[in-house]
Amino acid sequence: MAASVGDAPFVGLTSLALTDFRNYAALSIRLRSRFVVLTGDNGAGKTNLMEAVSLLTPGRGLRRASYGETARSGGSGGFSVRAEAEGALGQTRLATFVKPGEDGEGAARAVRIDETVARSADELLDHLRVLWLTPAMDGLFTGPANDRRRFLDRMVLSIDPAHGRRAADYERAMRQRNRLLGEPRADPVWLAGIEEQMAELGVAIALARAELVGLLRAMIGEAPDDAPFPKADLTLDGGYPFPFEGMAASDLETEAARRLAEARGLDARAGRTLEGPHRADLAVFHRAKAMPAALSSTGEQKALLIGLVLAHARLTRAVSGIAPILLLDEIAAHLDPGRRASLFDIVEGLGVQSFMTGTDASLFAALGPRAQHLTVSNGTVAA
Ligand SMILES: Nc1ncnc2c1ncn2[C@@H]1O[C@H](COP(=O)(O)OP(=O)(O)OP(=O)(O)O)[C@@H](O)[C@H]1O
Repeated sequence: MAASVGDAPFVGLTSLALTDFRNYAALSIRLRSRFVVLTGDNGAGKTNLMEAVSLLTPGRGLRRASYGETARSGGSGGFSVRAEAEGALGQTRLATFVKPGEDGEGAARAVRIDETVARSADELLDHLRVLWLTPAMDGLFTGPANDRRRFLDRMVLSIDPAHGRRAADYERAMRQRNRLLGEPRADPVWLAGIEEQMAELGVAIALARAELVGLLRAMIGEAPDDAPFPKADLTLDGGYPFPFEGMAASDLETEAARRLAEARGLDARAGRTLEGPHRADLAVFHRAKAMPAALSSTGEQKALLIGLVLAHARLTRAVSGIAPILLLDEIAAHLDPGRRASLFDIVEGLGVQSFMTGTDASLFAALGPRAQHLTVSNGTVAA
């Protein structure tokens, strides 16, 4: 499994151990393939296992669940996820856990890398990048902008690990400004300081998103036109209402800060900040049909999303040099046999480790001996 694929060395998990995680009291499995196929009945624990892998990257994982929900009911109240990996910096042991009683609102999970406490979960990105596609994302194109923004920011994070911190700091500054604007005699000097910070972070966020969208469009453009998944076109909407083209970042920050100062009255009345990158949206189109993704058929939307995630995986590998781990939950069941076989071949070509789920092992027959098959049943896993 250590062989290099093209210019990016193989990155993947070689073992996974869980305690008190969802319906797993204790689990320890060895992973020995690029394709890890999880099959089992509804409710067996397939998505739970993927969710555990998704916590080996910053954020709240693929369900965005609270730690209280994640800890096994009837268990200790805490949980742990441990993995051995061939990471981007070599073999490594990764662990993340929440101790009993530490699952309150705003609590951070602990992260250890090679038994050393990490300052933040961002350090996991030095070793792994984990991307996912789950049925909960099916409504991405028709649902709230919030979800698309989060999707966009996760895509940025995998090529620019500083993005998570940037976004969190911006949110914190914005909450502070909103609170201050609600006070009768807010100190204008204090406000100006916060607005300067918001402008600096906000412009950096907008530029990082624009860069990701540009790179992704180029990556999608390079794929052959007969690719089995339709090509998406992407644009960024909303956010700052002034042009970024040809402007120096310092000028953009000055303009963003000026507009925030000007909007204080308006924002105070609205009780929120009305303009900025927290209002941006990712517009997705079906390229060949020149149609917004939201107006495409359900099947077309699913295929577009798969194409987008695969292009993003390719981009992540190209930009970061780290082949990302792909979590594909219940994807195979939605594809006809031809497209399914194409998906497997594309994923193999990406040189990544992938985890795939389905209720029926026959869905993965085309993988043949390329896959490690694991049967999941009621919180246990058998080879
Ligand atoms: N905190 C928890 N403690 C114990 N069990 C839990 C917890 N959270 C979820 N579960 C159980 O985990 C099961 C769901 O597991 P999961 O979503 O992984 O199923 P799945 O195998 O992906 O099923 P499907 O094929 O339906 O998607 C449910 O039976 C649920 O009750």
